[in-house]
Amino acid sequence: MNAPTITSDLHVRALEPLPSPERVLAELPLTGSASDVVGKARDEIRDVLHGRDDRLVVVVGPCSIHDPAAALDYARRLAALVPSLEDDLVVVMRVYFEKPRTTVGWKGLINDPHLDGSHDITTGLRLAREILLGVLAAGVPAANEFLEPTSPQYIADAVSWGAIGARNPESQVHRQLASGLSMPVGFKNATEGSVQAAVDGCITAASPHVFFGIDPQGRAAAVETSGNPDCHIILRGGAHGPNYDDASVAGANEIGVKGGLPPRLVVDASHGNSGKSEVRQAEVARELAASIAAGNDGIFGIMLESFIEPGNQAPAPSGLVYGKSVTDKCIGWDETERLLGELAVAVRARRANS
Ligand SMILES: O=C[C@H](O)[C@H](O)COP(=O)(O)O
Ligand SMILES: C=C(OP(=O)(O)O)C(=O)O
Repeated sequence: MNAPTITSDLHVRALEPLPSPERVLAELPLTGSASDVVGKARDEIRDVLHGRDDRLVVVVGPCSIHDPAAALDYARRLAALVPSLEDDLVVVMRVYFEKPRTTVGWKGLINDPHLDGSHDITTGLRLAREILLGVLAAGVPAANEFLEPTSPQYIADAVSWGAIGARNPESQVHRQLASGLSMPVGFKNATEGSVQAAVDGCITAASPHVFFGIDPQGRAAAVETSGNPDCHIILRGGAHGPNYDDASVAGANEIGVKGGLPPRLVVDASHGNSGKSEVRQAEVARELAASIAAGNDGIFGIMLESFIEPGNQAPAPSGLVYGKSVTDKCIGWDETERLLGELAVAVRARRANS
């Protein structure tokens, strides 16, 4: 008799159990003061999104986190700067642990915390949570892109603003995920440029859903959500060029309003809006500041990719330049400080003009 044909796991090499979310949260709990930082920023971002607060949300920080010391150094620099800006800006740090790749590449600190291809996800999850708690202890709220459908169970309680990246606004998995997240979530326009994909993502995420997930014990679970009322568009440019100009912002808001979204959005000065050049990114940020100063109230937030050193370097397990991005090119700290000051001035001008 022939052996039965093997039909499963033909391309699976291993299944490594992970600690449950409940266990990781118990080891690294969110303290009362940290949850206050998370909650206050969520409320402020909601108020700006819905037009109840005339400040500008600025999501600023590294393209990706790879070094805990540099991430906390950056958070402390922001913490020192924020008191002089908070009348005009709601500053949230990019604390991004999961990188969606165009094809293949380093997938971020959760997936490969040692940057050596060992994919020690158990360590990555704990390290990511430790870094988030450190950022919150500095008094700085955190932003994150949600990429893996189950990883939010380990970190989302510590995040004040979430993004669904340009490779995923049409993904049902990510739309469902956003429908259950507790913070405002931005959907990026698709890499090829479609704003409708982001608007459809927001509409879908605002509805209730039932889908596959895990519970706090890590068991497979049917997750039932009530829908997220705080989703919005992020313009990041695309294959056909940038989309941060006034006409593109107005056009995107028109599509959003038809879909029931508030008439304001976030503009990402990086990615397709800067051709991934940190020099161009600063120029884009300054053009956006000029538009805001001239009264553009269709922009409620700006995203900047910024780290301590400008530029980027290839990811590696050792020998890295401290404070320099291992993914996209970032604006350096000195330029970031100048830009945040200029954005605050622009908000004051918009306020004075309104
Ligand atoms: O923000 C990061 C990158 O733009 C994104 O992860 C895609 O990067 P890649 O095109 O280098 O893979
Ligand atoms: C991956 C990112 O951007 P995008 O989805 O726009 O490429 C990012 O913001 O880190």
